[in-house]
Amino acid sequence: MRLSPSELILNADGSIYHLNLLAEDIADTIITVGDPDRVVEVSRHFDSIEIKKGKREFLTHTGFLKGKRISVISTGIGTDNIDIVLNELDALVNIDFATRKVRENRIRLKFIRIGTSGAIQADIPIDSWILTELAIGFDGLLHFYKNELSDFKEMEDEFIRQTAWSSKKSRPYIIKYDKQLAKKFKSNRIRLGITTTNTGFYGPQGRSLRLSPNVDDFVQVMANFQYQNRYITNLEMETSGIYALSKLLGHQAISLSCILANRATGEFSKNPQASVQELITFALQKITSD
Ligand SMILES: O=P(O)(O)O[C@H]1O[C@H](CO)[C@@H](O)[C@H]1O
Ligand SMILES: O=c1cc[nH]c(=O)[nH]1
Repeated sequence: MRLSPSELILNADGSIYHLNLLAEDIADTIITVGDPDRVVEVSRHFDSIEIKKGKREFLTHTGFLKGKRISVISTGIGTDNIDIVLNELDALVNIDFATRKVRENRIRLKFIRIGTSGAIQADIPIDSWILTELAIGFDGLLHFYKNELSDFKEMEDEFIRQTAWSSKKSRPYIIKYDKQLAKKFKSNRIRLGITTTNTGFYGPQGRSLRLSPNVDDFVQVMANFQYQNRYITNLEMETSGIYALSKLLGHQAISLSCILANRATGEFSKNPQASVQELITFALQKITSD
């Protein structure tokens, strides 16, 4: 089927609509970061940079490190942006822009999120790192796509029951990391975690500045949720969307988070930049280690 100009939207130079990229601009290994400034923090470690392109909050650098071609792209904040980034990156490799048809031979991308996050258990240190094994998505993105991803229905139901989840909100969905890709990032500095992907930073993460979240003790409610002796470790805003769309599109994904806030103790990192920088160095070393 030929995709029409309103569905597969290309810019005048043939690049994909929001990301402003051509197929040859991206590597098979793609680091995603929220903040466009963090793209530079990653690519400054590259031995060479061949591509620097961007539009809106989506900045991409592609280059080589120790002979491995790597792209780093900023997604901005939230799973609505993840919908754009994942679909457009997939289109770049799996749709022929000349014929506007899906290619028969699919390319499998590797996504590694390097992000920041807030812990909700008091024993998780500030500046420590979590690799998300299970993401609990509050965003509902998965529900907009035909899918049969229901491996965690019992855990989802239990989450809804234990947290008295309001039926006015999207049904939380639970989705797993790519175990094979995660093996590469094994380290005694990495803790495997259960991460919630929240639809905002303030009310949706239980923060109260001038407005009150509708659940008074949101962080405690999340921290108390228990399933087979496991607890939620941290909150952020992209991982479930990355895992869900990667699974549906046939890509591999893991999400690494640097813990900047601890919501249980009220602490925040004294040097967030240095802390994220260390995680970037670690991730690049693992990515280039084969
Ligand atoms: O630091 P990044 O990668 O943006 O990740 C986290 O930080 C942002 C909120 O401050 C959200 O995007 C959240 O997921
Ligand atoms: O508390 C936090 C810290 C970083 N990112 C989030 O989404 N929440």
